[in-house]
Amino acid sequence: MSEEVKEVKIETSGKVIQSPCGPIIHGLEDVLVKTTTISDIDGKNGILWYRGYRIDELAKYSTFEEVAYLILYGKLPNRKELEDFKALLASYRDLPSEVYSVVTTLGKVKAHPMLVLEAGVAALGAFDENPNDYSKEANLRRAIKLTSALPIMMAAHYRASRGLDLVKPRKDLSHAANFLYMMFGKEPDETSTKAIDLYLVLHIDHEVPASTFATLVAISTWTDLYSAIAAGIATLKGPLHGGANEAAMKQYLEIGKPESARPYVEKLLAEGKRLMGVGHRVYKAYDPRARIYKELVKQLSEAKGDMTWYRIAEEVEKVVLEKLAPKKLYPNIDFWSGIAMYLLGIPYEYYTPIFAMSRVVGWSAHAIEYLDQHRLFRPRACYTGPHDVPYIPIDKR
Ligand SMILES: CC(=O)SCCNC(=O)CCNC(=O)[C@H](O)C(C)(C)COP(=O)(O)OP(=O)(O)OC[C@H]1O[C@@H](n2cnc3c(N)ncnc32)[C@H](O)[C@@H]1OP(=O)(O)O
Ligand SMILES: O=C([O-])CC(=O)C(=O)O
Repeated sequence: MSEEVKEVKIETSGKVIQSPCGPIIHGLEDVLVKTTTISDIDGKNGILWYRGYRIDELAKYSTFEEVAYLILYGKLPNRKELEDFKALLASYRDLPSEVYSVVTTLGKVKAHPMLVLEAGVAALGAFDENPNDYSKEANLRRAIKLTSALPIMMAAHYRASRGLDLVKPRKDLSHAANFLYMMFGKEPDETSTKAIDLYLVLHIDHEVPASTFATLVAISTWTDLYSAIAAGIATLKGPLHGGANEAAMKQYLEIGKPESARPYVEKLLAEGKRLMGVGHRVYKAYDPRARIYKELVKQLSEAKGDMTWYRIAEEVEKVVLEKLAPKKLYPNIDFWSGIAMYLLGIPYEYYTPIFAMSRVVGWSAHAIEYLDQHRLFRPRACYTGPHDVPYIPIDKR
């Protein structure tokens, strides 16, 4: 970033709270924190680009591995570059036994897998061969290592929590297929692999949501990449962010049948509650990822011979378009994504970890990019309490 520091008046279209110290831009809405060439969102028209490519085209023609390369290196790979990248990812398909121990032990106490992922990433950081190397090359290597490690951690946790033997990763399978293989112990069919692969492509980056910002805040202190990614995972877990995919599926399970969708949603809205998988800070139109994934969910439901969840979501969507779209609230990616995971037989507590398995690429790319334009994040708060309160010794209080 330019060394020249100019005094500027910041204007925002976001919500502003007047405080005694001045205006507070509530939830940092529309506040710019960095420049980026990784992804861009047109929230008004519902368009998303990765490195300038429309998400629609990447979703149609590219695999997770290709898009991960694009996000990390800034260009689409040629065949040789892609093969080398796939081989590199596969070469990292292993975990130190101590990290396996952390995730499988936590599997036995039934911890939420997102907590396990935080612990697993921190544990993996303890095994970094060269922790004092903060170069871009070292961080790229860590990003690729983490991308390979997260699915192994989650599959190991899933199996340990159910008393099943671990299934070691295979190097000859794609990233998506290897994940399903490690989860269920058999090679997945093409339809199931495609469902995971597309999910990973659509979640890989999204400019600066809360989790990416948490990663940036962490890396701005010059902490290590593992710690910064753990901060991203911790932040993604919440139901207002990545945790909404799990929450949305729980809603559909509660609704149970398509005819119950409308009364359920109308009651929920009448009570002033939020419908999970709906609304977005940036999109004031239909989330383009949701539009793409909705189609996959329909096809997968047909292939699996179970249309119930698609039909329930379709009924919920009708009410959303009728009652919430006038407030610019539309289905987001989490509205549809859980249904595909459900149809694949994945328990709902793993939906957000699968989101993290993809977003680890975007978090890493943003952290690496930010280190080039670095400045410590340190905002201020407006103190509204008293000052110089007379101190009372403990036995006089
Ligand atoms: C991958 C992702 O992270 S995508 C987001 C996933 N999260 C969800 O699906 C959770 C449900 N959605 C929400 O809670 C919100 O839409 C958020 C958190 C995603 C974005 O919210 P914000 O930009 O902060 O909007 P804010 O909270 O100011 O809400 C604006 C108005 O819309 C309403 N609103 C927002 N989302 C919803 C919703 N899902 N259902 C009902 N009403 C909603 C709010 O109640 C508020 O109404 P009001 O102005 O009458 O008080
Ligand atoms: O952009 C956001 O605020 C949330 C989101 O959709 C994402 O992280 O994919």
